[in-house]
Amino acid sequence: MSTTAPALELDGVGLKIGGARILEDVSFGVARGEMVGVIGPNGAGKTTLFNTVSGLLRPTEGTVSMDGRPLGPLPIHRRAAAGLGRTFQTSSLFPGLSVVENVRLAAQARRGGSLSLLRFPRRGDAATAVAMDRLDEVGLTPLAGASAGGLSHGDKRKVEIAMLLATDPSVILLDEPMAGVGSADVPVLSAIIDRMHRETGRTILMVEHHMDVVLGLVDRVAVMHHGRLLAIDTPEAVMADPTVQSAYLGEAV
Ligand SMILES: Nc1ncnc2c1ncn2[C@@H]1O[C@H](COP(=O)(O)OP(=O)(O)OP(=O)(O)O)[C@@H](O)[C@H]1O
Repeated sequence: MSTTAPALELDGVGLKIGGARILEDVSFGVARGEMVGVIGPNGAGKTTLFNTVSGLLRPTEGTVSMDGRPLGPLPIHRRAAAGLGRTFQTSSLFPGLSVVENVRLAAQARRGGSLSLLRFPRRGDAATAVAMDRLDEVGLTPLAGASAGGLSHGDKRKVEIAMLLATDPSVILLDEPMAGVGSADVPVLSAIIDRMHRETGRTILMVEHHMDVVLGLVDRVAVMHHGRLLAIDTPEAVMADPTVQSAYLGEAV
């Protein structure tokens, strides 16, 4: 393992499903503390790329590595144990439990425990303290005792982020964090993601359709097109790139 290796690295990643080539020779790294956004026209391969990193799909060529260590065939839960965190889906919240109890379960899982309901609640324990810290980070402290099922969609997404942070991942994968979120909540969630990147120096790979959100948040943008990496550079350089502009021809950029 090299200490200079990127926190997350894709090297020649390809994926064929049946006869169809979905990803081809995708290579890029995300440095420790860097945030990279993945964009591309519809069908470009963003979701598939994300799934090969998270472990949902196994690439048919190439490798995905963390800190220079290839993840190989590690399943999703083993990748999580290795420090690769992805947002929980809204559907993974326990609607009948309070907000803090949901986040506490995630903190407990990180500490080597199971998601056992037998182990909570014990106010004042370490997992609850972690949960309260993470709720503070996403601005949900006032709603800690509220039932998760009654939250707005935007607040549920904040709980998902708090749950992700409670597992203390070294590399964070954000899969369309603004999907389904009302327009009033988009700037709020953007600010939360910005803080979790800039103030705490977390390493983040984010797929997101809201182009303006991506360009405003990330250090670099990876542009996918027809399953290939078309460009990776700063937002300004990527948007000025004629090959990127022509890939988006006919689409609102
Ligand atoms: N299991 C599969 N079998 C065959 N083709 C697939 C499969 N999964 C995805 N594809 C195809 O691969 C291409 C990339 O899909 P993907 O969903 O990764 O793109 P995307 O960039 O996330 O698109 P969108 O912006 O519309 O969400 C598409 O043409 C899609 O139809």
